Amino acid sequence: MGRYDALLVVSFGGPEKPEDVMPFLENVVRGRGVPRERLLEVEAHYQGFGGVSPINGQCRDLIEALRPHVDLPIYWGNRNWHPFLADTMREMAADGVRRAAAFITAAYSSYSSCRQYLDDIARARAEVPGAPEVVRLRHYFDHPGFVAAMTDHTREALDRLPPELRADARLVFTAHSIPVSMAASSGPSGGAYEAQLRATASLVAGDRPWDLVWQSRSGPPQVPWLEPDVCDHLEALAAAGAPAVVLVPIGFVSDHMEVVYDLDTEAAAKARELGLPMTRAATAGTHPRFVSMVAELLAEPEPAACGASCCPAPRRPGRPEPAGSTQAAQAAQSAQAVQE
Ligand SMILES: CC1=C(CCC(=O)O)c2cc3nc(cc4[nH]c(cc5[nH]c(cc1n2)c(C)c5CCC(=O)O)c(CCC(=O)O)c4C)C(CCC(=O)O)=C3C
Ligand SMILES: [Fe+2]
Repeated sequence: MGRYDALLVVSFGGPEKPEDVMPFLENVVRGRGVPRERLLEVEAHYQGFGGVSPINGQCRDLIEALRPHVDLPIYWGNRNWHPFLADTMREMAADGVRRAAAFITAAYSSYSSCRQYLDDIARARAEVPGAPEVVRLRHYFDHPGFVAAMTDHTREALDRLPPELRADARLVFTAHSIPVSMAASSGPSGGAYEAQLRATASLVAGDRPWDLVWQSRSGPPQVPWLEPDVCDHLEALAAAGAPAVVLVPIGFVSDHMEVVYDLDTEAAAKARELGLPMTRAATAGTHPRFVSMVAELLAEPEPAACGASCCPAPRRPGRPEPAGSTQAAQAAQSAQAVQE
């Protein structure tokens, strides 16, 4: 592992006390046109859990689980809440770290789940003189370690159903909905977000029939997002006579708020109302194969970086394009291509 002198875990971040919830949410939605009513609704979800998101604790648990496998100092920085990436970058610079490998707690390609984290890292580095070089570890959505963890957890969730319902229980994979336009432009040639989710779901499902549906829709109502929503899909399955459902949050790597609220609270209430027996598979979390996967990624040859036109930032209606934004870079690139 001589290539890197540190591992940097990069995550979303979440509040850890009631007063942190609103400032955290403001960070998440800054400039994204999320209606105030939606924000207050989501605030109530967090306050219902004592103002504490599970995600930071889950990052700490993952880091502790990684220590025996990774012979490097491990740092951790978030996009939306403490510890912020820029502060972590400062700490790494002070410790003399020169070249870190970044493990991002998001498995799929899209602006939100890939490019935005790369931009977060770049911005944090730009703020810190002497910041280390950061090499992002490759995408792992179809890595055998991630697939094994999700397959194990899906089996466990099936086993929590009454025995007579297991054979015909439907696997319902879920992922965070994103705007349709963001999904269309995801990855090097578009459509990668959904294609990667389907690839992973199919590996986990094996011979069982399965569906992929969406959860946690945000954004302004006039913007189309990926559908169907998981709760609407449960209604459709109940109407079609499905005997039972196992929800598999394949789109996330830990049981954070989008899982414990949107699935375990909201979708579970919908299933009860429908009389549809349902269990929920755990996310990868600290499953031993998921943890050892990170060590395997560190040992791989250095991955190629994402191309400049991969997962472009969404257009913000009525806002000037910031200089040096992904789109500006893309426009410059295509102008160059035209000249050649
Ligand atoms: C693709 C994707 C992932 C998966 C990849 C990854 O893991 O990164 C993800 C994860 C997460 N999303 C999370 C929380 C939120 N996401 C929001 C809003 C949004 N998510 C989006 C996309 C995604 N989000 C988008 C396009 C928006 C609209 C605003 C914008 O364009 O950015 C909002 C705003 C309020 C609302 O929900 O309306 C919140 C609070 C948490 C933390 C959970 C916790 O605290 O435990 C996590 C891990
Ligand atoms: Fe989100």
